[in-house]
Amino acid sequence: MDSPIPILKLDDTPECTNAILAAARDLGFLYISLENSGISPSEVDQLFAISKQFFKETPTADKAACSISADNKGWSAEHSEVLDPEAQKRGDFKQAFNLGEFSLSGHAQQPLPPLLQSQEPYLSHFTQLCQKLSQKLLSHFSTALGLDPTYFHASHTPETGPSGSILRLLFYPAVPADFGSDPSDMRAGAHSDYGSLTLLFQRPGQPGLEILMPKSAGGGWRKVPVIENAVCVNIGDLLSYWTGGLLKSTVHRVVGQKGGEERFSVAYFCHPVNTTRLERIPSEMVREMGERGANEGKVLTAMEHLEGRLAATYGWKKK
Ligand SMILES: O=C(O)CCC(=O)C(=O)O
Ligand SMILES: [Fe+2]
Repeated sequence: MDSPIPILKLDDTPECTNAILAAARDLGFLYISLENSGISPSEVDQLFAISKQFFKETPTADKAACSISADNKGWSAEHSEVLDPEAQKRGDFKQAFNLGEFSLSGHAQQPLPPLLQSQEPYLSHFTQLCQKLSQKLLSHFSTALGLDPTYFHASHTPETGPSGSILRLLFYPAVPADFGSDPSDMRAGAHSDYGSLTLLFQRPGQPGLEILMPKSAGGGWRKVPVIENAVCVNIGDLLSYWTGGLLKSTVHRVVGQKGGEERFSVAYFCHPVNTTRLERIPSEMVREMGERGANEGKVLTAMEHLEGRLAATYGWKKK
């Protein structure tokens, strides 16, 4: 299938590390085969089965009882999130449920609707798999940038402290008849992701993701096909900050068309522990090739940055 982004198989070779770096630098997006990823296709299927049952069978009142709040956990109704507030008149045509970090003993630290509560052990397990895969990818990045493979580990380990990491179940209902009556209508508006990196699980036959190609790669929106048994990885704003823009936090969106069928996806947003400082990493490659000036102004922490981004997308007031 013609994919604008490379499809890679994880291993410990320098070739793999370099291919991951090249994709992150040139496009900010890559696919990783589930084979060797530590996450099996059947584990992904099981997660989607839970998500589907949750969105289709849970009464709205039960979802609303766990509505999202300033901690970024819980349910968001259709149109409540506006990922591209400057362009979109109507909010995103989607629902989502954000699961924040589970405790080290595997318990949710937020109220859950009954179905998700009954699946707490599995959801916690899947979150751990995502956390491990993110760590593996971060090792490839630090190695490729000339740092120790463990450079990002402590700042991305729940044992170090709480973080804004989220496992997000997404549901895009069948596209309604009036979709597109405003040209800014989107299933998910154009945005970059806020964390370190994102793992995105999609379903065959349910496309919609598009990425804004960097100018060096021709620019313009390109469709990203769903690749079976692979997870899409994209660089978030923080890895871009830390590397002075060397790694790209690429803008993307989810489009819909009249008559479009429902779509499910799951995103794991990997964030560093809240106190992590957003400043350039001590890499020679970043010093030489980073695009932005060195740490200008006040250095934010990961939590300050996340609060600012969430306030903009949900219209929340900054604390
Ligand atoms: O549903 C998708 O395919 C992408 C969702 C996304 O980009 C996000 O939630 O940040
Ligand atoms: Fe995203």
